[in-house]
Amino acid sequence: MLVVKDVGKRYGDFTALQQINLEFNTGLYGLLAPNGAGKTTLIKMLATLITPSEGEIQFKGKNIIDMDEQYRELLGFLPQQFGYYKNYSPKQYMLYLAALKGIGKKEALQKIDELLEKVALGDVVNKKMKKFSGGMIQRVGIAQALLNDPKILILDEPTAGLDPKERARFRHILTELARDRLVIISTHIVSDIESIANEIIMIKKKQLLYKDSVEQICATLNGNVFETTVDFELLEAFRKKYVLLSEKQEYGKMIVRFIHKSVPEAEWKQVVPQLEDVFLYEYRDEIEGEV
Ligand SMILES: Nc1ncnc2c1ncn2[C@@H]1O[C@H](COP(=O)(O)OP(=O)(O)OP(=O)(O)O)[C@@H](O)[C@H]1O
Repeated sequence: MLVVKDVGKRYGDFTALQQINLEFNTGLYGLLAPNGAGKTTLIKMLATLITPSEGEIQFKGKNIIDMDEQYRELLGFLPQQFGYYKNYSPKQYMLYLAALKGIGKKEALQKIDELLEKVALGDVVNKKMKKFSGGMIQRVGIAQALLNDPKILILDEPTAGLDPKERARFRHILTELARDRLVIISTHIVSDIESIANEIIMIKKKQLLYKDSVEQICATLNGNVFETTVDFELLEAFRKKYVLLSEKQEYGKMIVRFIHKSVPEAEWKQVVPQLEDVFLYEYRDEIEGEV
């Protein structure tokens, strides 16, 4: 449906992305990378907010830039920060946006009720948004992106700042939405997409690292992820020797999870790799200090 062909993006002398090739169909795609990797750049190109410096993006064989309005009619977009009016209720705000999009009032009212219900805001349609939590605002953001019943829905870091309960609600809404459309969501939080994405896209060093199912991506570390117990005194040395994925304290000892790519020690326990392991391993240089 949507194809990214040899796409690169430069800002002046700085190359943000290069040689990106992707193909999207109906379903949910998670764009996963640490901050600064180029997720927003790719998302903005998919939303035609910026143009590729090289290559092109096609929808059913046509360049989306040339399709112009025709493409935007297919597109719903939630930017990283979206502007809304605090003193408006979601209904007032959506009516305003619907008018901008040229949707008639009668049709808009019906659509707005339906969409706000869909994102579980049916009880607060007439309440001012200044009282809303971050999660509620983001759900208004999704509802506004759905006003034109888009075939392609793109969400840039929609879960930033949300609590775990809101994240779970978000996952549920996205799964529903991806049943009959293409949904692309960018995030640097593995758990946002691990259980719901049909495919995960990872970008590293400005290029595509993986575009595959969670299972296939995890399989890249099969046989290389271990857990063992380490004495506190030996922990620093262990950290230097291996790529540590996590550390947790239990009964006065440290249980460490780490990567090792040759013959393991007998006492180590081999574990099944998770997407978080791949993320921490692949981006170990980028996210050092953040983990
Ligand atoms: N308009 C711009 N001019 C110059 N450099 C830019 C511009 N926009 C982005 N960049 C640079 O391009 C790189 C990728 O940025 P981008 O915003 O796409 O990353 P990201 O993965 O979305 O991160 P974040 O989640 O922080 O937005 C960064 O190094 C950024 O500084």
